[in-house]
Amino acid sequence: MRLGWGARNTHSGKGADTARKASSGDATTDPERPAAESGQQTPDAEQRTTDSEQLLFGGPLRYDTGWAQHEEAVLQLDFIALLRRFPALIAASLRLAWGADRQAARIVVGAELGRGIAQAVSLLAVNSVLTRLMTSAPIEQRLSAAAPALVTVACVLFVSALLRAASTYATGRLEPKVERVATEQYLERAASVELAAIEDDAFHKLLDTAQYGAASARRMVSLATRVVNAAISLIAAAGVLTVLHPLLLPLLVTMTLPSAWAALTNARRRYRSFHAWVQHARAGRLLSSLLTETRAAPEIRVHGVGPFLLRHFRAMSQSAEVEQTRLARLAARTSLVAAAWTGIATAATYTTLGALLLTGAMSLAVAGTAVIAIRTGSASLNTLVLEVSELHENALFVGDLERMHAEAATRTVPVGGTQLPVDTREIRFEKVTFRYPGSDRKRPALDDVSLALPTGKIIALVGENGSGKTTLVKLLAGLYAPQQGAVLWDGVDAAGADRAQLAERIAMVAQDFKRWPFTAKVNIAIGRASAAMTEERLTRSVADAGAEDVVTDLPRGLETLLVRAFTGGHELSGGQWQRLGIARAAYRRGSILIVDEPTAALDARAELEVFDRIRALAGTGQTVILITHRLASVRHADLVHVLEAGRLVESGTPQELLDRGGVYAELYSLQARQFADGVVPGS
Ligand SMILES: Nc1ncnc2c1ncn2[C@@H]1O[C@H](COP(=O)(O)OP(=O)(O)OP(=O)(O)O)[C@@H](O)[C@H]1O
Repeated sequence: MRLGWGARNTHSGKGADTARKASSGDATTDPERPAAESGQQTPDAEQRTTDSEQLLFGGPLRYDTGWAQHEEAVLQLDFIALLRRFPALIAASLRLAWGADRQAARIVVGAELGRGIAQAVSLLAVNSVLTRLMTSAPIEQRLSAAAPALVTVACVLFVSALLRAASTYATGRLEPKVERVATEQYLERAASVELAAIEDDAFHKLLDTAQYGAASARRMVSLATRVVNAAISLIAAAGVLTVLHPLLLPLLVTMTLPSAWAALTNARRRYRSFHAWVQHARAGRLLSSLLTETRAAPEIRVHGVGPFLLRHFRAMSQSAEVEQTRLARLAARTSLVAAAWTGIATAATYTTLGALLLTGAMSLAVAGTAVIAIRTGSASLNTLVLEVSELHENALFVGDLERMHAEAATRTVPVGGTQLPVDTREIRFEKVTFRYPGSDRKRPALDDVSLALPTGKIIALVGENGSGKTTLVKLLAGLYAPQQGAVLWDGVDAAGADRAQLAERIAMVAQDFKRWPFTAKVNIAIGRASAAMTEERLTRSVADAGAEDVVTDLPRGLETLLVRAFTGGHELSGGQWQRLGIARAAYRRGSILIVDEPTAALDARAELEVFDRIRALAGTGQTVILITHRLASVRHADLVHVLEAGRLVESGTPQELLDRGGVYAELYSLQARQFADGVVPGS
C-alpha cells in the first residue's frame, strides 16, 4: 500500500520541465562528472530519487519554480562564480551580523582585520630573524641582531591571541542572535501569508528548504570571520613570497587548487542532493512523529498501524542512506584525486626551491622564510577555499530563505484597503465562482452563487457533503477571494477591503478548529489574542457557550493544561472541546459568528443547549451563520440557504422551504423518518 502523499503529481509547468531535464542528465561513463561538472544527476541518483518518489508520492514529484531557481543556484557553485560572489557573500554575512548586534559585529571585523595584519607583520619579522641568524658573524652578534625582530614576533603573537579571544567572544555573541533574527523573520513571513499559499505545495517546499536558512545564517557569521582572516593572512604570505621570488606564488596556487576543486565539487553535490531529497526528509519526519503522536496512538494499536508505518519509515530511511553512501563514495573519490594532485604540486614546489638553492638563485635564509611562507600561505589558501565554499553553500540556504521572503511578500495578506460600512445591513454574494487554487476538479467549489446574508439574523447553510458550505464561509471570512463575482458588504467589495477590519468582525468555530496545546483559559482567550485577558470576559464566554460543566470538571479549572503527554496535562472529549471552541468564538465577540457543525460531537441535551445559546447570541445583535446537517436545529433560523454541488438551489425560511417540497424538504423528511423509525418500531 502506498502512502500517497502529494497526490497532485502530474504537474506540467515550466518548473517541472526544468526539473525533468535536470534529473535526466546524460549518462556518462564517469559517475562523478555529471554531478561535479555538468550539474546533472547521475543515472544512479536519478533512479534512486525516482524510486523514493514512487514510494512517497506514487509518481514523479511535482517540482515547481523553487526547483528551477535551485538549479541556477547549483550551477553558480563553480570557481569563477564563487570568486565573483565572494564580496557579496562577505557583505551578506556582515549585513546579517550588523542587523543582529552592531557592537559585536564591529568587534569581530576589527579583531579579524587586526589578526591578519599581525600575521603579515609576524612573517616579515620571522624573515628578519632568519636573515640575521644566517650570517657568518659570531653567534652572539647574530642573536643580538635578531633580538628586536624576535621581540616583535612575540608581541605580535600576544596581540594576535588577544584579538582572537575578542573575536571568539563577539562571534559567540553574534551567532545565536543572527539565528534568532533570521528564524523570527522566517516564522513571521510564514504566518503572514494568505491561506492559499500555506495550502500550496510549492510554497510549502520553499518553507521546508528555507527553514535551514536561519541556521546557515548563523554559520555564515563564523565562516565569514574565518574567511576574512584567511584572506588577509594569505595576502600577507603571498606578498612575502612575491618579494622572496616571483616563481613561488604560482607554485603556491598550484598546490592549493586541488582542494578548492574537491571542496566545490562536494559542496555542489551536497546542495543538489539536499534539494532533491528535502520532501523525502520531511515525509520521514512526519512518519516518525506519527508513530509517537498521542492522537494516532489508539489507531496504531487497535488497527496495528505501527508495523505498516515502521516499514515505510525503514524503506525511506534506507533509501536516504543509499543517497548518503553515494555522496560519501563520490566525496572519497574526489578527495583522493585532489590529494594526488596536491602531492604532485607539492613535490614540484619543493623541487623548484631546491633547484633555486642549488643554482644559488636563492639564499638559505630566504629559502627558510619561503618554506614558512609557503606553509602558512597554503594553509591559509586551503582554509580560504574550504571556508569560502562552505560559506557559499550556506549562502545558498540563506538564498532559499530570501526567496521564501520574496515569495511570501507577494502572497502576504494585504494591509489597509477600503473601509467596510460600520453598521453593515447585508452581505451579498454576487455571482460568486470559486475554485481552490491548484485544484484539478472539473467543477468549482462554488459555482455562480448569489445570495444574501442579512446581519443580526440566524442564517443556516444546508446541503450535502461537499456542497460548498464551508467554502462559502471561508470566502465570507476573507480567507479566499472569489475568481469571479464579489462578496459585497452593503455594496463594498470585500476583495479590496481592509482585511484586518474584516477579520475583526468575524468569530469562527471551524469544523476542525484548533485544539491548542495550552491551558483551557488560553484556549478560550486566544479567540482575541491581541486583547488583555479579563476574568469577566472569560466567565461570560464560558457561560455563553454553556461550557461551565466542562470547566468545573477540569482538575484545575481554567488553568488545566489541555494536552496529554505533559505533566498535569488533561484530554477533553470531542463534545467538551466543541463547547470550548464555541466559548472561544464568544470570547472574540465578532459581529458575525460563523459556526461550522457546532453540535456534531454533542449529545442531545448539549445540542439543544448550544443552539439555545447560539440563538441568544443572535439576540444580542450578532449575525450567526450556522452550518449544520441537523435540520431539526435549523427550524429557528431566520433564513436557510441550500447548496448542492457548489450551487445555490433554494433559499427561504425553514417553513417556506418545507412547504416548497424541494431539496431541503427531502433532506428534512429523510432525517425525520429515520428518527420516527427509531421511535416507533415497525412503522
Ligand atoms: N482546501 C481545499 N482545497 C481543495 N479543495 C477543497 C478544499 N476544501 C474543500 N475542497 C473541495 O471543495 C468542495 C466543497 O467543500 P466544502 O468543504 O465547502 O463542502 P461542505 O459543504 O462544507 O461539506 P461538508 O458537509 O462535508 O463539510 C469539495 O468538493 C471539497 O473537496
